Amino acid sequence: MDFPSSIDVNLPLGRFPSLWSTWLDLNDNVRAILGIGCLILIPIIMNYAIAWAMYHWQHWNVDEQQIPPEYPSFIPYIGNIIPFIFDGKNFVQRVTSYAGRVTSTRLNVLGQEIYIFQEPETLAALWKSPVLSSPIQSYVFALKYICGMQEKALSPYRADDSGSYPKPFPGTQVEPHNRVDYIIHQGVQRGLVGPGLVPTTRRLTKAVTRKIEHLQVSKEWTVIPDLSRFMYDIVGVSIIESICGPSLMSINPAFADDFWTYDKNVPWLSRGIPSFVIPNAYRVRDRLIDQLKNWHSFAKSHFTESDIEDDGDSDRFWGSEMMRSRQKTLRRVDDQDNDSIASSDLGLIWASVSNILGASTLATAHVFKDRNLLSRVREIARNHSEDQGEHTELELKQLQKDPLLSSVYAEVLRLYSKAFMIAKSPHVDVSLGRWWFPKDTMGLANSHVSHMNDNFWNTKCGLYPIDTFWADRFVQDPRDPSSGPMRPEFQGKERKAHNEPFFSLKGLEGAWIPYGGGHKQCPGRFLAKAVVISTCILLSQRFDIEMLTESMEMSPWKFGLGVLRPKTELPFRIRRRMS
Ligand code: HEM
Repeated sequence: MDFPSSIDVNLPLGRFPSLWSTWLDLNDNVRAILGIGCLILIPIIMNYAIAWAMYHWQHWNVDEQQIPPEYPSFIPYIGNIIPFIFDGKNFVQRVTSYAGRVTSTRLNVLGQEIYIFQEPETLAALWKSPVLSSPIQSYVFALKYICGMQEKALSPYRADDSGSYPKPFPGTQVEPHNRVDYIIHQGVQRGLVGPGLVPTTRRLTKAVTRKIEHLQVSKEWTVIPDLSRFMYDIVGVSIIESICGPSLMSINPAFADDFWTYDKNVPWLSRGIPSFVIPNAYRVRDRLIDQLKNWHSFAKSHFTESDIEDDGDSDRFWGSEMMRSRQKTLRRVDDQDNDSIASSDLGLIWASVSNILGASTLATAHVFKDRNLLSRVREIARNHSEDQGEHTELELKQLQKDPLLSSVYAEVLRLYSKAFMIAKSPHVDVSLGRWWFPKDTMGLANSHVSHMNDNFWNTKCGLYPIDTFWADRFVQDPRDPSSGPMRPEFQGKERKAHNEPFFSLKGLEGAWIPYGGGHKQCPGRFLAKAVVISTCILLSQRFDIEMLTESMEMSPWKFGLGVLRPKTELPFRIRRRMS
C-alpha cells in the first residue's frame, strides 16, 4: 500500500508517517528480520524493566528481613557472567553499591543464584555463624582448574556436606575418612595457627634472613629488572622451604622456576581457558605435579620418625608436620592417588606463596619509594636492634607490634587485596540481620568492595583518598582524633586506654578482610605478617633500593584471587649499605 506523500510533510506528527513509509519501503526479508527482532527485544526490555523495578522496591522495603534483591540483568541467564569474569572489579563494585552505600545483592549467573554480602555488619554476622561449611563447589573448581585434579578424585570433595567442624553437620551421610573439608581445614589450622605456628615462623624468618644476608649485591649499584621476581627468590622460595623442607627443591632443581611461571598463569587457568590456548600453562602445571610426586616418593622412602627435630615439627624430608600428616589423612579419602595428593599439595603451596609474595613486594616498593617513610622504618629498626645490625628472633617478633610497621602491612593488604571469600550453609538458612542467606546457595564477599568503602575508611577529609597508599592510616594516635583507620564517628573507646600511638584491628571486623573471616579465615595470616614486616626491616637496614619506575599499576587479572601483582616488571637498583 502506498502512503500519500502530501500527508508526510503537513501532519503535526510528520515523523510518524515518514517512519511508517520507510518501514513500508523495506523489502519483506528485512521487515521480517526487524519484526522478529522486536518480538525478542520487547519481552527482554519488559523483563528488564520489571526486574529493575523489583530491585529498587526491595531496597526501599527496609522493614522486612529478606533475601538480598536480585541485581537486574539485561540479558537473562547469561547477562552477568561476562562482566563477572572479565571485568570483575568494576562489576562487583557496581552491583554491591546502592544509593551511594555498600550493600548486599543477588546475582543470577547461568541459572545459579549467587549472593554477594558486603556491609561490615552483615559480614561480621556471616562469619559468626556456626553452620557454614566450605564452599565445596569452589574447592572443586580450584582443584580441577588451577591444580589439575582428575575428575574421579574430585568425587569425595563434591559429596562432602559434613562441614569443616570436628562434629559433622546433622543429617550428613559422609563417612569420617571422607570428610575432606574438615580434614584439610584442621590440618592447616594445626600447621599454621596451632602447634606448627612457632616452628614454621622460625624456619621462615630464618630462611628469609639467610637469603637477604647472602644476596649477591655489593656496595656499588646493581640494576635488577623486576622487584616481584627478586622478592619471589627471597620470600616465595623461603616459604616453600619452610613448609616442604629443603628436599623438595633440592631433588627438583627446576621447581622454583616452574612455580614462578605457573603462578603467573593461575589467572588464566582459573578462568578455565583450555589447554590449546595456553599450552605452556598446562605443561608447567604437569611438570610441577610430577616434581611433587617425585618428592613424595623420595620423602616416603627416606623419612623415619627419628628425623623429626626437637621442636616436634620440622624434618628435612617432609619439611613439617603439616605436610607429613596430609600424606596420611588425604590418602585415606576415597579415590585419592599419587596424582591427586600432588594436585592438592600444589594448591596448598600456591595459597602459601601467592598472596605473601604480592604483599611483601608491594610493601617493599612503598617503603623504598617514600624517603620519609624509609627513614622512619630504619629508625624503628635501629631502636630494636642491640648490635645495630643482626636482629634476633625476639627483636623481629617485637617489631611486629610496632604501630607504623603494622600499619604499612595492613594498608598494603587494604589497598591491594582483592579476594573473593566464599561461604555456604548446606543445611539451614542463615539470618544475617537485614538479610537471609538461603541454605545450599553460594555466598561471596569481596575484600576490594569492603576496603574501598568510602563511608567507612578514614581519609582525613580527602587528604589521603581511599585508593591511595597512606602508611599511617592504621596508626591510632590518642592525641589526634582525626587519626586511625575508620572515620571518627565509628571510632570506639579503645583509644582512651592508650597514651601512645598504637595499632589495633578492633572495630574493623567485616571491614578489613584480606584474610576472610570466621572459621575459614586464612590460617597463614600470622606467618604473613611476620614475613612482610621482617622483609621490610631487613632490606631497609641492609640495602639502599631505588625504584626505577614511577608506575605501580596493578594487573587486573588476579582480581578475585587475592593480593594483586604489578602489571609490568618493577625495575630497581640496589646496593649494600655502608654499615
Ligand atoms: C598476605 C598474605 C595472605 C593473604 C592476603 C591470604 C588470604 C587468604 C584468603 C582470603 C583465604 C580464603 C579465606 C576464606 O575463604 O574465608 C585464604 C585461605 C588460605 N590461606 Fe591464605 N593468605 C595469605 C597468606 C597465606 C600464607 C602465608 C599461607 C600458608 C603458609 C596461607 C594459607 C592458606 C590456606 C591453607 C588457606 C585455605 C584454608 C582453608 O581452606 O581452611 N595463606 N588465604
